[in-house]
Parts: sequence; structure tokens; C-alpha cells
Amino acid sequence: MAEYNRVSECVGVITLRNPPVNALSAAVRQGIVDAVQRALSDPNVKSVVICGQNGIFCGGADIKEFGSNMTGHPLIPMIHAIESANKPVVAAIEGSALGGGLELALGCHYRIAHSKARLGLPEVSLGLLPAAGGSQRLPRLIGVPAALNLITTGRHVTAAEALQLGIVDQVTDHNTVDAAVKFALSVAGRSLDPRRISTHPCPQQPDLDALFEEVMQKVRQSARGAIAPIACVQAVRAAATLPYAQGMERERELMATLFTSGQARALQYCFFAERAVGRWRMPSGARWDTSKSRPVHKAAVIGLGTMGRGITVALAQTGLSVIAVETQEKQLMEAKQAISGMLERGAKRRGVAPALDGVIYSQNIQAVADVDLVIEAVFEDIALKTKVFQQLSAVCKPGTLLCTNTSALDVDQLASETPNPELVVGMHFFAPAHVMKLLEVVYGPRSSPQAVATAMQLGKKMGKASVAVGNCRGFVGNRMLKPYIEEAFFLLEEGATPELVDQALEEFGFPMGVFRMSDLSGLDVGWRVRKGDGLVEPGTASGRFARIRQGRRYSPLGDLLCEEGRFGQKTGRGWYQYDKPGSRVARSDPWLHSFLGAYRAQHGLVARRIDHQEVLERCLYALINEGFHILDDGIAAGPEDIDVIYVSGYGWPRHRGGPMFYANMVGLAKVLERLEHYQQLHPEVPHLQPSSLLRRLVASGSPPIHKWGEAIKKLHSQL
Ligand SMILES: CCC/C=C/C(=O)SCCNC(=O)CCNC(=O)[C@H](O)C(C)(C)COP(=O)([O-])OP(=O)([O-])OC[C@H]1O[C@@H](n2cnc3c(N)ncnc32)[C@H](O)[C@@H]1OP(=O)([O-])[O-]
Repeated sequence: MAEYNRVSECVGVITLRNPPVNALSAAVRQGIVDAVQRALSDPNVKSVVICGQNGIFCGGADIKEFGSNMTGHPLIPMIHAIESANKPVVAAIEGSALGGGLELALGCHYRIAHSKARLGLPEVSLGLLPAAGGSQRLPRLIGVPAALNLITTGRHVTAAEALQLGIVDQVTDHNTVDAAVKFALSVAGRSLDPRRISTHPCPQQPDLDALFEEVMQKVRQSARGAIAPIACVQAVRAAATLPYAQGMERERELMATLFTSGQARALQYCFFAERAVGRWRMPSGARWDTSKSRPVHKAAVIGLGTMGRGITVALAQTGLSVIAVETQEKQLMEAKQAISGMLERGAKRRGVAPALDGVIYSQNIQAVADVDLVIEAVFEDIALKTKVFQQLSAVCKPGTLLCTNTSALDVDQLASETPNPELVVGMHFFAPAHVMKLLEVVYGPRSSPQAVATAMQLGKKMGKASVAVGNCRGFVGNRMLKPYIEEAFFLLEEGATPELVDQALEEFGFPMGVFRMSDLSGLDVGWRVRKGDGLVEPGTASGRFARIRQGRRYSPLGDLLCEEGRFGQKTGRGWYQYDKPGSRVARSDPWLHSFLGAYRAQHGLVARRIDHQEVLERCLYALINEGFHILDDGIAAGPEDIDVIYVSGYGWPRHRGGPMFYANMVGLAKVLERLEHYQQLHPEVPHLQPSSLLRRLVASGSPPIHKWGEAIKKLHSQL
């Protein structure tokens, strides 16, 4: 899987052939080894070029091989053989040179990149480090600070930045392989000693210890429990302080620890899960590969509150022309100013011109008559949304797709109010909509596959992790969040504090625990929903029965805080206290603690000691249990869909793979046993009742997560 040719009489060209990204599989590695040997032993060949087919140099080691017993020629000696070759080897980098691909290029004596190429060492995002010598060569080539930055973040750099950093020797706008061949001819016969990076010392760096300490601190803070970024710093430290051979030994040891860690498995699972969700399917049998999306040239957003503004920015940044509609003049002017600011800031960050002219503002819904797709983002009220949908159906040209941005309302009910329900889908964005990666594309039983395909395609264009999900209360993300939050409330009743619950969840890896999060998003949001559900009862009734509502355990704690005007950060008080309304630093609040004490006394609850383990099991297993219900109901097509939703939109630590992956890692039997345990203790809490799918999976021998789909199909066919 590496082709060898001789061109211009004396240049051996080795082309990696392993579509789609020329990953370094065992066959490719063997191909390179054979071709290099051939080139070096051919007296007519004076220099060598390595390139990749189809405009991509190499996407790195073959990640699929990591899950199996890796066999074949190892990467490190292959790269060493190239570096120690006595003929110049030039890497011709088009498309991407990532991970092992860039490490291969660093083993070459020269690197020529196309101006559109991207280079990087993203191993850290897969729970690994650049362990084919990358952690040792890159600091020698570009210095410790720049190498630390690239290796610990895994960010990709443009060819221009790579040239500036000294990673590549030349950038071309023309045919890269031709440029590399020409270059290879020009350097034939020159001494190669200065070009062998592993023989260089690391560039001197003043205050090396202070630098590493500072970076390590920063990395520990942002890693939130992930071990790979820390190992990356340790590996670069070895490059800076040890001779190359010893540095390589340290790289190997660190990699061995990472490679077998659960975190690497989780992160690699996330990589494939993110790609798997693009291959969506609906219970009707409609699928991504048999459903054609419609072209969208012009879109509209109705309602320019926080969500509508973010959605307008996200659409305009893709280059679409957008009609932004807000009926009140004052709100329209405010929105215009805010959207222009967001577009300008975004463009500055990305180094492009702001798409200000791409947005046309209007007070009149008639302005959307000729758009291809509308995203309605008015207030979360079914009567209002229904009215807007009816107006849109009358105004829009035939075939316009009508999307609703809702986090909870019934998409099918809305669709049924329009003459063409097949054109209606939900697009559940997350605030701020131009920043947050997640998009739930919600289909009802009548949504056409074409409508789903179009919304999914648009999501991809906006750079979102788009996941197609069925229609139910809360869809996937918020439906699973409900039992998680309820368990956290129950834990407070039983003796925990917001600080204890949040600490357990933050140590697990969430950026914020449930109570800090609730203070940030506003306690009034859930209060309004609970009121709508008829759950909120004013008054001070006490005892157990005051906490049983609609036949199940209910905690009115959140309602009581709202009655006190404690809505979270925006009022300066919530589960924590803040210096002033709008301030972000949460401080423990003695008032809250005595309030909890009084509440427990009023309801005859005796506080007991609750540890982190119980917090995690009660909150997370309740959430996971709901995930199994969702799979059983066919609302999510597979565990990957749920996991991508949680990792991209709900702060689930990526190095733990997502809730369903985590359940698989913990062991389904263990999750079932703990749910049964808590259900016995709390029989009035239905969400602790283990899902029948979880029971059936355990009964069928707890298949690994990649086999759940098959198992679910089989279990359903047996029903
Ligand atoms: C051992 C020592 C140290 C070395 C470690 C490493 O190198 S670790 C590696 C470090 N390297 C990285 O982390 C780079 C990872 N890759 C990427 O970042 C991107 O794929 C891209 C930028 C190369 C192309 O983006 P794009 O949007 O054009 O395309 P796309 O993303 O949709 O992928 C298309 C298909 O290719 C598949 N696939 C991709 N890469 C690999 C791989 N390495 N392997 C296997 N498969 C891979 C991908 O699953 C998908 O398959 P599907 O779903 O069609 O069956």
C-alpha cells in the first residue's frame, strides 16, 4: 500500500495509498519500508520523495489498529531508517500531515507543504502522545515552548504557520509533488547530517524548570482528569533534558501507560462515534446514504432573542444569505447590533472578513417568502410557535423546510399544525448557538428523510456535531438530564450540600457540577417547566407526602429557592452566593446550609453522611438508565448518538467517552446491581428502576458497546 516509482531519472517517489486518509496501517508501513529499501539500493536514485495519494499526505497511525494486537513493521524503526538514509528524503505534504503522518515527515530530511495543508500532532485528543519520535523531534526542531503548545493541545497549524515555526522548509501553491521532486533534485548530494533532527540538541531555553512548571499547572487545570496532556508535557521535558535515545525510552514508557489506559479507549471511541453519528438512520428505515439533502442557499431566522442571534451568526458564518426577522423594531435594532458584533469578533478570530452583508434584517415575516429553510427561534411557547408556523406555511414558497429551535416542545404537534408536516424538523441548538458544538436534529414520525438529511447537512456545514434523534419530551440530552438533576436534589434532602455534589461531579470531570450549572443557567428555567407540569405547589406542607407529587418522589427545593427570588448568578443568589448579580464566582452560602437544615427538620428528614461514590452512582446511573430507555424506545439510533450528545453539549468528560461508554466500562452488571440497590432504598423514585433493556443486555452476557446495536435488534425481534 505504498507505490514506488522513479521520476526524472533519479528521484524515487513513494506514494502512500490507503484511502481515505492514507493512515499508516501495517500494510502501508511495510510498503514504505520496502520502497525505501528499493530507493536506497538503486544506484540511479539520488534522492527520494514521500507523498500521499488523493491530495492527502497522511492522517497518522491507523487508529482502528489500536484496538487489536498491533502487528507488522513498527513505526519508530521505519522513521529511523528514513532519517538515517544516505540520500535526501523529502516529504511532499498535501492535505493533512497529522500524528504519525507528521512524525514520518519529521523523519524526512526536508518538508515541502502545499499552502492549504494542515499539520499537527493531535495524539493527545486520542489519549496518546506523539510516540513515534514526535515528542522528541518536534522540540528539537521548533523549540520547547512551541512544541509544548502543539503537542499538549493537538491543534492543527496551517502551512503558513508551519513555515513560520520552522516545521516545513517551503510552501507552494502549485503541485506539491512536482515542487518536492524539483527540490529533491536540487539537494541531491548535499550533506545530510544537519538535516537529521534527532541528532540536534534542543534549542536552549532560559528558565526551563519555570516554563515546565507553568505549563504543567495550566495543563492540569484544563485537563480535568485527562492523563494524556500531562504525559505530553513529561515527554517534551525528556526531549529538553535528556539525550535523544533516553528521551525515546521515556516516550515509550509514557506511551505504554497511556496506550492501555481506559482514557485512550474512551477518546478513540469518541473519535469514531463523532463520525458514526453522521451515518444517521430513522426507525422508518430512512438512512443518511439513501436520503438526499436539498440545497440551502438562503435561510431565515424568526425571533432574535439570545438563541435566534446565535443561530443567525452560525448560519451567516457558513456563507449563507440569512433573513433575520424580529417583529419589534427596538429588539430588531438591538439584535442587529449584537449580531454584527458577534460576526466581527468571530471574523477577527478566524482572520477573515465578517459576513455582515450576508444578513438582511426585517420586521416583516413576508420577507422570508423565497428562502429554502427557516429556523424559528421564538419564545418557548407552543401556542406562539404554532402561530408562527401557520404564518410561515402561508408565506413561504412550496417546499421550504420549517425548523423549530426548541429544547422541549413537541415537534410532531407543531408539524401537525402545518399543511406539510413532512417539511418540519426540530433543530435544538445550545446556547450560545454560534459557539456550542452540539445540534440535536429532531424528527417526528412525519418528517421526511429529505428534511432530516437537509438539517443534518446544514448542521455539518455550521461545524456542529449534529445528531438525529426522535421526538420525545426533552429529546435525548434534556430527557437524560432530568433524573440526574432530580437525584442531586434528593441527595440534598438526604444530607448532602451543593458543594459536596458539585465537587464529586467536577472531580469526575464535568466542568461544572449540577448546582453551579443550575446557578449559571438560571433556576427559574426549570421552575417554569415544573409549574407548567403542575408540579409546583405553594405553601409549607411538611412530611413525606408533601414530597410525593403525581405519584412519585418530588423535591420542591428548587421551587423554594425561586420563591425566595434566588434565580442563580443573575440575582446574585442561588445554590451559592455571588458578590453581585451577574458575577460568576460561586461562594458557599451559610444561608443555604441553614435553609437545608430547616427544610430537613420540617420534613422529618435526618441528614446522613453521603460520599462522592454515592453522588456519582445516584446521579450518573440515573442518567445512564434513562439512556437505556431512550435506546429501547428507538429515540437514539445507538449508544454513540447519546455519547456524542453528552460529550459535545453537556460537559461529559471526553476522556470518559460519554455516559453509555462509561456504563460499558464500569460493567453493565455493576450498573444494574447499583440501580437495583438504590431502587430498593427509594422505591418511590421511578427513574432508579432499571430499564428493561439494561436487564436484557446483562441477561444476554453484557455485550461490548459496539455490539449493542445488534443485541438491541435481536432483543426487539424476540419481543
Ligand atoms: C503509534 C505512535 C504514535 C502515532 C499516533 C497517531 O498517529 S494517532 C492518529 C493521529 N491522527 C489523527 O488524529 C488524525 C485523525 N483524522 C482526522 O483528523 C481527519 O480524519 C482528517 C483531518 C485526516 C480528515 O478529515 P475529513 O473530515 O476529511 O475525514 P473524516 O474525519 O470524516 O475521516 C474520513 C474517514 O477516515 C477515517 N480516519 C481518519 N483518520 C484515521 C486514522 N488516523 N486512522 C484510521 N481511520 C481514520 C475516519 O474514521 C473516517 O472513516 P469513516 O467514518 O468514513 O468510516
